[in-house]
Amino acid sequence: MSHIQVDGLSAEIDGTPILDGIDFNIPRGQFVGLVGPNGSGKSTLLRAIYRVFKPWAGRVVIDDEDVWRLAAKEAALKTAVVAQERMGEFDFSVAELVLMGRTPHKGLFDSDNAEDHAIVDRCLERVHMTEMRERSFLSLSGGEKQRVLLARALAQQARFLVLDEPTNHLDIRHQLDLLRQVRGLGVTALAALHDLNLAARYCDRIVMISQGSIVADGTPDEVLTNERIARVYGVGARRIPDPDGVPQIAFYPLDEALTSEVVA
Ligand SMILES: Nc1ncnc2c1ncn2[C@@H]1O[C@H](COP(=O)(O)OP(=O)(O)OP(=O)(O)O)[C@@H](O)[C@H]1O
Repeated sequence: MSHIQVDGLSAEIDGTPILDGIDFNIPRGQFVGLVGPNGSGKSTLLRAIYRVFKPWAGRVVIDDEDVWRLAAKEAALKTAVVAQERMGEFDFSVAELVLMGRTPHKGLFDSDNAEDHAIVDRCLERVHMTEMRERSFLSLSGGEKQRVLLARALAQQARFLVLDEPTNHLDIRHQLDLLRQVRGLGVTALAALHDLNLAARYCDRIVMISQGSIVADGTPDEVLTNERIARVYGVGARRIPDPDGVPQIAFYPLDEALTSEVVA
């Protein structure tokens, strides 16, 4: 398990500031949900963390090492990523794609061994994709693809997992299943999530960003207040009683807010 530290991360694209002095820590084993409106900078922040987009200022430190100073292979051993990715025209079978998760563990001339195949089998099982192992990845539905990409990340056995809207395309059972699994892995994890109720149910902590800056960082109960959701997302929000004590929220358009009590 890794400890993650993001210090003063700032980024701009074509001269436009996208992230402005982002600071937060993820202690070992914590599952943090990154939430915020469309265009607030979530993907850009994650891409800076998994080394696809170089920030112009600040650092991302994993276990005392600056990720931007690591070799690509070392970085891949530390961090596994489930991103919204385009596979282009290259097609692979589901099992081949998951096996790629083992690449950072290999030397240049190492071939795949029995342990690699056993890991692939286990990871496919975990995402309920064993029966589709020989299918072409490109022929899968959006939700099936998403589960295969999680299996590939699990096969990588990294201590830090980064996920960009991992529940995209998943039906509700698979949304719950995926987040429960991520939580159950016990690894350090950071996931951009749109669904605040799912974030509240599964994340230990929520970091909320808006216009490239952190506006709140704390437990779901602390961060997801009616007032803050209204301010940041421009919608009415009302916390509803939940028997498990998990903060859950009902939403409605602000211009339909009937009483100040509702947004209080
Ligand atoms: N390549 C690019 N060129 C120009 N602007 C970009 C580029 N990539 C991102 N941006 C801008 O940066 C801002 C942050 O984008 P980002 O994708 O990080 O937001 P997000 O919070 O992940 O959004 P969403 O919830 O819609 O996925 C947006 O205004 C976006 O238009």
